[in-house]
Amino acid sequence: MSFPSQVRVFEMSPRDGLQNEPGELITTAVKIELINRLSACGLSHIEAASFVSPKWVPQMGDASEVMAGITRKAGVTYAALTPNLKGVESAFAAEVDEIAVFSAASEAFTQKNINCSIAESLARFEPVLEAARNKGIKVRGYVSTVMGCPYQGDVDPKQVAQVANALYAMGCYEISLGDTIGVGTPLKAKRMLEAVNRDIPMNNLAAHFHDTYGQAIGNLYAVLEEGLAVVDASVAGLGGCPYARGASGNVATEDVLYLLQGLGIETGINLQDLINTGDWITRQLKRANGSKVALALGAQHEQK
Ligand SMILES: CC(C)(COP(=O)([O-])OP(=O)([O-])OC[C@H]1O[C@@H](n2cnc3c(N)ncnc32)[C@H](O)[C@@H]1OP(=O)([O-])[O-])[C@@H](O)C(=O)NCCC(=O)NCCSC(=O)C[C@@](C)(O)CC(=O)[O-]
Repeated sequence: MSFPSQVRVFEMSPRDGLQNEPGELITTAVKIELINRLSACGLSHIEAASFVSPKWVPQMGDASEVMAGITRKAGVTYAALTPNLKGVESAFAAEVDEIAVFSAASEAFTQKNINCSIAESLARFEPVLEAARNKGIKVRGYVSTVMGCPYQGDVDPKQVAQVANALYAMGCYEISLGDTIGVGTPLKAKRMLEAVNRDIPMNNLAAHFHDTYGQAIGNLYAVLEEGLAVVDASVAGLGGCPYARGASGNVATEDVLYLLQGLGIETGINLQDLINTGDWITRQLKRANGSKVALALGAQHEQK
């Protein structure tokens, strides 16, 4: 295989990046400004919100207000997570462009994350997919814990492939493979991708790697080399999963961009604008910037 000529970066920070932020609730205004800044950087796909139970994930409780407040840029897809029909109804009312369902390759994680078994989660997604089909809205499918589970440990690539196949057969246009706790290594990432790619075309797969062990860029290099062309990332490496203790954020978007530029792969995203956005949001949240590239290149501090 060879590297793709183009890569689509799916920005996760407003959802995966903020859902687990400890302490006070992040204001709706900050979320809206983050999303608007991200679209101004040239990102074409932004996961803007999550229509889940606010009892489970309080930081996402203002999803409708966030969607109502953003300035929609032409050509940008604003997506949201929807675990069930209730979430879908709210997401449709908020006029999201695309929705996503999420399950996992590990039973234990699925139980902790969405309070049901893998089989039950898939059954729950059937009406979600049907509703989306009727409305002409695309659905993305996530498989979490593709390279290891915080509760179960090792995860068999065959199990990842099985869940990915079920989501794909159901009608998800793209399957995003989540290394939720960032335990993967490049060889493991390759083997896992090979197992999934047996039945699902590479064009329908995405990498969603967390950087807990500092392996995410290496893992991405490995799967890009196999031809995978969609990468989920989060500005400043924001994030962590509420149901995976110790999990750090997605790989930083700035670091992914630097890697892609080094490979000569165009994305249409402005790196300096992204660095400034990561700098801005980390100052809002009073947390450290998780992007090595941002730290190396330095941000142009704004006066806000
Ligand atoms: C799935 C449920 C709802 C089941 O939760 P449950 O408690 O089993 O479900 P329920 O139907 O009994 O509902 C409980 C309460 O939540 C309400 N509710 C129910 N659904 C909704 C909804 N859509 N929107 C708003 N409210 C909702 C419902 O109305 C009820 O309210 P009450 O009657 O008690 O007042 C819950 O477990 C949940 O919301 N889980 C979300 C977990 C989550 O968001 N995790 C993080 C995202 S996944 C992730 O980060 C991984 C990923 C994607 O990034 C990939 C990777 O890195 O691996």
